[in-house]
Amino acid sequence: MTNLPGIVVTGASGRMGQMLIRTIQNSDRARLVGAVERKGHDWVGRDVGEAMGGAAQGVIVTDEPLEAFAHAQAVIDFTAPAATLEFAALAAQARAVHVIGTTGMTTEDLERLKLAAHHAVIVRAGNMSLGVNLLVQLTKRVAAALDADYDIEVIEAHHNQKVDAPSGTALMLGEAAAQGRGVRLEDVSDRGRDGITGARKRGDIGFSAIRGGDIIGEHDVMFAAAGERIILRHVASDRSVFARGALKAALWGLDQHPGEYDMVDVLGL
Ligand SMILES: NC(=O)C1=CN([C@@H]2O[C@H](COP(=O)(O)OP(=O)(O)OC[C@H]3O[C@@H](n4cnc5c(N)ncnc54)[C@H](O)[C@@H]3O)[C@@H](O)[C@H]2O)C=CC1
Ligand SMILES: O=C(O)C1=N[C@H](C(=O)O)C[C@H](O)C1
Repeated sequence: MTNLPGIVVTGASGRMGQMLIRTIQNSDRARLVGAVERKGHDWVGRDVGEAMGGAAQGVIVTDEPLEAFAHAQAVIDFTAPAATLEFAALAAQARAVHVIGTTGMTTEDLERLKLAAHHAVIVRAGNMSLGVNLLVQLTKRVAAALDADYDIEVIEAHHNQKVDAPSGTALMLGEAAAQGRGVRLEDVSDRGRDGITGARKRGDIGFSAIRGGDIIGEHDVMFAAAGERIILRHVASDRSVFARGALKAALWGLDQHPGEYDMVDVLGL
C-alpha cells in the first residue's frame, strides 16, 4: 500500500479538489499524501477527511505547498491561474509530476509554464474527460471535411460560480476546429457579440457562454450552413470524469521525461 505513488491535491476544498480526493481514496493505484489550500482558509490545519465531513484520513490540510510536494510523486492542481503558476515552479523543484486542470490562463501564463516544463513533467488540459478529448479529435476531422460555408460556433454552459469564459474546453474545441480548417484561432476567433455587430464574418469561429445554476459542463460545436446543421455535443453529468482523467494523467506522467503534455498524449488518441 505504502509503495503506491503519493499524490498531493491542491485546492482541496474546491468542487474539483474534493472530487479528486474521493477519487484517489477509492483508487488502488495511488494514495493521498497531501492536501493544500490557500493561506487563511479554514480547512488549513484540519484533517482533510474530517473537513470533508467524513472519517479522518491522516492527511492534514496545509498552506505550505513545497513541504507537501516534497513527499509526493505527483501534484493534481485544479485551482486558479496565479496559484497554478506558483505550484508549477514548486512541483518542478520537488521533481513531482504536475497535472494542471486550471483554466483561464493567459498566453503569458502558458509561456511561464513552458519554462517549468524544462525541469518537470506537466500534463495540462482544459478538460480531462475521455469524452471531451474524443470530441476534440472529432471536431478537427469535421472541420477539415467542411468548408467555410459551414459557420462554426462553440457553445458552452457551466454553473454560476465559474469565473472564466470561454471555458478551457471551449477553447480546446475552437483550437481543434481552427486546426482542422488550417487557420490560426487568434485570426478567426469571434467572442462576446453585443450591440450592432454586423453580419457574421465568413470563416470566423464564434464562442458563446451560458452560466447558470449547477450545470457541470456542456459543450456543443455547431457547424451551421444553409439548409442544415451538424452539432457535436458533450455533456458532463458528474465531475468524477475530470478527476478520473486527472489521476490517469498523474500516473502516466510518472514514466515520462520532462516536458509539457496533454490528455491526447495520455489517452493515446
Ligand atoms: N480541466 C478540467 O477537466 C477541469 C477544469 N476545471 C477548472 O479547475 C479550476 C477549479 O475549479 P473548481 O474546483 O470548480 O473551483 P473552486 O473554486 O471550487 O475550487 C478552487 C479551489 O482552489 C483553491 N485555491 C485558490 N488559490 C489557491 C492557492 N493559492 N493555494 C491553494 N489553493 C488555492 C480555492 O480556495 C478553492 O478551494 C477552474 O479553473 C476550472 O475551470 C474544473 C473542472 C474540470
Ligand atoms: O469550471 C468548471 O466547472 C469546468 N471547467 C473546465 C472548462 O473550463 O472547460 C472543464 C469543465 O467544463 C468544467
